[in-house]
Amino acid sequence: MGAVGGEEMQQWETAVAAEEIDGSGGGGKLERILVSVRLRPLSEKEIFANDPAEWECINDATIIFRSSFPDRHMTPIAYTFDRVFGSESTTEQVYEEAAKEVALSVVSGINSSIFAYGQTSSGKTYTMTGITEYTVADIYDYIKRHPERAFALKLSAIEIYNEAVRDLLSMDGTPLRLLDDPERGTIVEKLKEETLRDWNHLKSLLSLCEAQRRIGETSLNEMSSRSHQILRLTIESSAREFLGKDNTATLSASVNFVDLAGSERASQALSVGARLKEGCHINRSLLTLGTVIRKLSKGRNGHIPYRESKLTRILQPCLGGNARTAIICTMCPARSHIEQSRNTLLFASCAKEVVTSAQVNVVMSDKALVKHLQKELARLENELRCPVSASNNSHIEALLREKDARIRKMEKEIKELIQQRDLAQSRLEDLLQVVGDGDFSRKREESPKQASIFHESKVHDDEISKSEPPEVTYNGSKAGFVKFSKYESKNYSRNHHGFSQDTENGDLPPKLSQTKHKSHRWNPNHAEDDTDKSASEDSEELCKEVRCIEMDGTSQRENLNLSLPGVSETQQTQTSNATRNGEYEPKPAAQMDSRPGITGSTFLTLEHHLHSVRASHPDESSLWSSARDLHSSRAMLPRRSRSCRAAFLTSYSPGFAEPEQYDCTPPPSSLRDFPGRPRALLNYNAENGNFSRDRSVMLEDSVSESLLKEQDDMSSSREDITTIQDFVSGLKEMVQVHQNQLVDGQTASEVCGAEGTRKSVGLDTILDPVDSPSHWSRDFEKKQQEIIKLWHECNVSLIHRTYFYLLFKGDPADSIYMEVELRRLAFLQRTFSQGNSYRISGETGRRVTLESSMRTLQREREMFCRQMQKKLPTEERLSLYVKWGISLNSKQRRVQLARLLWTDTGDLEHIRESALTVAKLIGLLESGQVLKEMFGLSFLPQNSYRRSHRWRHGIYALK
Ligand SMILES: Nc1ncnc2c1ncn2[C@@H]1O[C@H](COP(=O)(O)OP(=O)(O)OP(=O)(O)O)[C@@H](O)[C@H]1O
Repeated sequence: MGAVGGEEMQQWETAVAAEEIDGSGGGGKLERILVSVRLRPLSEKEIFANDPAEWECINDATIIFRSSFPDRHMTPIAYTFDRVFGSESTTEQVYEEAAKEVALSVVSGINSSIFAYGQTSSGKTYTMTGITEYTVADIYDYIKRHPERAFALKLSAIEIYNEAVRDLLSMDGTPLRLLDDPERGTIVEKLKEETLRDWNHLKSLLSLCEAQRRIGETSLNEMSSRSHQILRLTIESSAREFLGKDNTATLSASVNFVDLAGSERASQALSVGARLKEGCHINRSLLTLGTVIRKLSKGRNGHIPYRESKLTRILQPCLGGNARTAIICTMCPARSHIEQSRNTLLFASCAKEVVTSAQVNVVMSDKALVKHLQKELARLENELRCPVSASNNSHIEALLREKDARIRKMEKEIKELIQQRDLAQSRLEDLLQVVGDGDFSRKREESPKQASIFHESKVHDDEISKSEPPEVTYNGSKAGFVKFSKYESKNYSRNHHGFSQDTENGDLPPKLSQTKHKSHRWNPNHAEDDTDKSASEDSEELCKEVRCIEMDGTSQRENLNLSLPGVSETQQTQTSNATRNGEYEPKPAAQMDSRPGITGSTFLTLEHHLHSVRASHPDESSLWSSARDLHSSRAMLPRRSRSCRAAFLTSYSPGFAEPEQYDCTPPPSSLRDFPGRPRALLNYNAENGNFSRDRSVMLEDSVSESLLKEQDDMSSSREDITTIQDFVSGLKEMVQVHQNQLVDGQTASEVCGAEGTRKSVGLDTILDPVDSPSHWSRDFEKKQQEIIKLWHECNVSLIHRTYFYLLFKGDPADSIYMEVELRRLAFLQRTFSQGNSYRISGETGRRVTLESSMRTLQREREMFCRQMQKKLPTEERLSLYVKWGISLNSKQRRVQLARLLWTDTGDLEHIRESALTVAKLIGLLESGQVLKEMFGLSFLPQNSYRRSHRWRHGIYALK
């Protein structure tokens, strides 16, 4: 060591110059953390328990896992570090080869730290105690060998126990605060720092620390250190010849001896009570340490969470900062500790990638500092006077190129990190969802007494659940379109955002307007909160819906009528009028007759319509027997399997009841009482001429219940098949009835209504598919597109759309199904476009409007959203996000995805993907391809050819 103010100053100036040139930060020397692993011998306990050693150091740098279990595989099997020490090695050896060089940097003014990391009882304290002693001995030896320098040694010691910092050199156990010093970084307030008098003084202080440190007994270590201990030895040295002079410079650096608490899991140490609490804190700070090390190992890009624990805050300079660092990872070789040993090795592997930048720390006197600054000024002035030389220029260019390359690399890393974050976020959402589901199933068990409470708050939950963005653009078609259809957006705007009447009536996309209810406002910045909220609300909402099932249908309906959100008072009044008694309430005749355009004098609910049809066509028992048979056969189905059917029913409810007013004759009841809602069909008692409904019908009217059950039931694909069977058999039934009506000569007033109506639904285009396949193919596409458009406009259930889409793909035999569907949809569209509503048949007589069907659809989407993480693999979801223009950075991506399903009616690829996605979500494709053959739909029935002719002729005859 040279004279202070001479050599130290030179060292420091060189470092500063290097910093200016290479920007290495702090002028320090970049180097990796020195990482070693030490295996301790098996303890007596382990030998006694026949717990063999499974790790072996095969050379100075490699440790391998050598299992005595032949079938046990662990990858990687070999780990390499700067140094590994077998169980026979001594602490002195460990010190010499894994710590000495780093530790003794302190005498040259370079900060250093030695860590011991490992699970409890692996030998951290054993190793660290020895290393501290050897280091101090060597420091004293160094001091002895350098009489020309004056040294001052100071010791401070802290322990971090349960995230509280305590001074181990003070008898006062008060927790100490951490302060941020702009120059020195994090410092411990009021920490005692003892100036060491001699070696003995140091020894006594070390004993004091040892005595003060928290020790407890765990199942693995009778003398387990329950805290992190940091001993800090600070060494200041100056050349004696400059002492007392103005231009002195002092080297000042610290060496930290860090004995971490055990990294084991609480469960493994069989910790309970206070030990468990300690374990939690220990694990938390070690977790942060691990995170910091992991992040640092990938470079210093991005945020390093030093501040998340006191341990990392205090050790910040030692971790990737101005310090040389060595970590000794201690391991128990026993088989019973394999998992922890592996974790230790993973930590060590990360640590060896971390780079620190240690520099010489020189404390200058004012005069020395002035001298240095003057020199620096002269140098800069000189540079300004002389033009930059060519060699300098090329040097700068090279530096710039290097910087550019570094920036590009960092940008790439940032991109990767963002992707990782998104992935993690999406997994977190999934996890939250899983937690939510778990909560849900638990809550299901709760007492039915809570039903009414749950139910009453349900309406408000619905409001919250609709905090959707008003516009989501879809990029899949490149054209970009507004997510909501005219009806959807209109309905949305009316119910949730208080959009102006102009917006409702126009075709313009809805604009987000101020809303009174905060919960309805979509704010991407608050989306995270929303996500959390929705995660926790999901389970609650589901729970509430379970309770709804248990309730009496009538009271349930009445409750719903109390304050249906987004429904006008008039609408609510109408609804409650219609359902108050749970029975059909015919309109006064005068009122019905006064409606314009009603053909005939009857205006009936479904029940009355059916009744009158039966009365006026006593021979047409097919319609009635079909309905009854359908009902009775389905009543025998297992109850759980009604899930999808129920969703289908409710979603389809607009088509199942009688319009309140219309100006053309409705299609026959069979077309409105659409298949898939078997229990909604009526029981007709021939003796008393009354209609009754099974009690289960009431349940079917509950949208939430059906969705809930659906979610529940969808776990079983077999049951889903049952559900689609219901759908198909209902469909067949409807077609059958329809054909019978045509064959048996129902007239225009019964079947199609006015001619204009027929044209609008395309009945005049029915062709014999067998005769002209090419025409049929064109016709099929046209009809398919019309149907898709109408589904969208009528807010038809996505499950229904999916079933239908997957079943009917253009086979000639599909024509009749397509036709019937088109007619039914056209009827629905007409009714809705006239602002009319339906009343569902049966005791509850719920009125269905475009708005309510929209709400139903919305719930269905919510249900899909919940199903996604279970049924849709992450990769598939991510690919859909990308394809459908959902930013991977955005929040609530699943919600957005669910909202986009089936929305771009003009893009057949989007429709196909939507159908496949929904099919997966409802478990339809789990059991393979949906084939019509499975359901007996792929037939041209024996007489269908003939019948289609007759039908066609029948229709033509109407023209
Ligand atoms: N290399 C070794 N050679 C011989 N004995 C050892 C060795 N390492 C540790 N031991 C013994 O193992 C036991 C546990 O060691 P130690 O207390 O150092 O573990 P630890 O990792 O500090 O545990 P904790 O985290 O619970 O404080 C002690 O009895 C110690 O003497």
